[in-house]
Amino acid sequence: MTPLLELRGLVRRYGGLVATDHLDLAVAEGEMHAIIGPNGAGKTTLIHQISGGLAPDEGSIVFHGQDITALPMNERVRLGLARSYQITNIFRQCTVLDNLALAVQARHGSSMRFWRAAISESALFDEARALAHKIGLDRRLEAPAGSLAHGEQRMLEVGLALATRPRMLLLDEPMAGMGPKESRSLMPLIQSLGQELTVLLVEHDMETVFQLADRISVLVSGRVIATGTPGEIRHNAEVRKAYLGDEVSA
Ligand SMILES: Nc1ncnc2c1ncn2[C@@H]1O[C@H](COP(=O)(O)OP(=O)(O)OP(=O)(O)O)[C@@H](O)[C@H]1O
Repeated sequence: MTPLLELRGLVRRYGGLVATDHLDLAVAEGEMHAIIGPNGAGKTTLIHQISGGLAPDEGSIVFHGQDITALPMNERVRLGLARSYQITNIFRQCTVLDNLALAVQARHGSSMRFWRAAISESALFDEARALAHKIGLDRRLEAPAGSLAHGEQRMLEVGLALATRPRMLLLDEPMAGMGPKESRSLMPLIQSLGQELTVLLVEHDMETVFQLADRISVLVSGRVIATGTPGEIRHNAEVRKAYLGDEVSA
């Protein structure tokens, strides 16, 4: 397996606290890889380091064969590593379609060569509509982004990340703040993203993780204690002892 993303000996400290503790992780091209772990295990700290918002103290991050440890976030996005909500802010007063069109335009660059548009307006909106379809918002094109339901807004954030044409998408708790019904309605969308690109998913909702992930890594105290298929993780004695307990019954 040639990993698309590889973390080698990653360390991040907050004062005396080691939030990421010599962590190794490999995400294969095309897989949906979930990271789970108890509160405070270091999931958010890890995602920040991968997306470029937080520098590791030690170790390296290799993406598509390139060491990106020192690259800023925008460079990582350019290489195809996108995180949903950090890429572009939603303009709440603009419509869904306009938000997506602006994100597509941003990928093409706001050209200073004003005599030649970087992309034609119709191509821009065609791509924005296709993105809206992909994220299940094609019936909300004209709605102001600020009026969307919580789940719809999370999907718009995903759409903005997809507008960068990523090779890999970092999805940080896409179900956060949702009820069980809304969560379930998002599952097919997340599943379809997983069929198109590599996804690294951090999610508390175990039903989502165990249904959607190809492989799961379990993070405890800043270390990966196990990586495997949902079946392997479900039956891993160390994982059950350290974290899952009876939450996921066999
Ligand atoms: N800015 C910070 N300064 C100091 N300590 C921090 C900071 N951010 C996180 N921590 C600590 O680092 C550890 C890992 O936190 P992190 O938020 O990454 O865990 P998490 O797995 O995402 O937790 P949760 O599931 O509750 O979101 C925790 O002990 C947390 O208190």
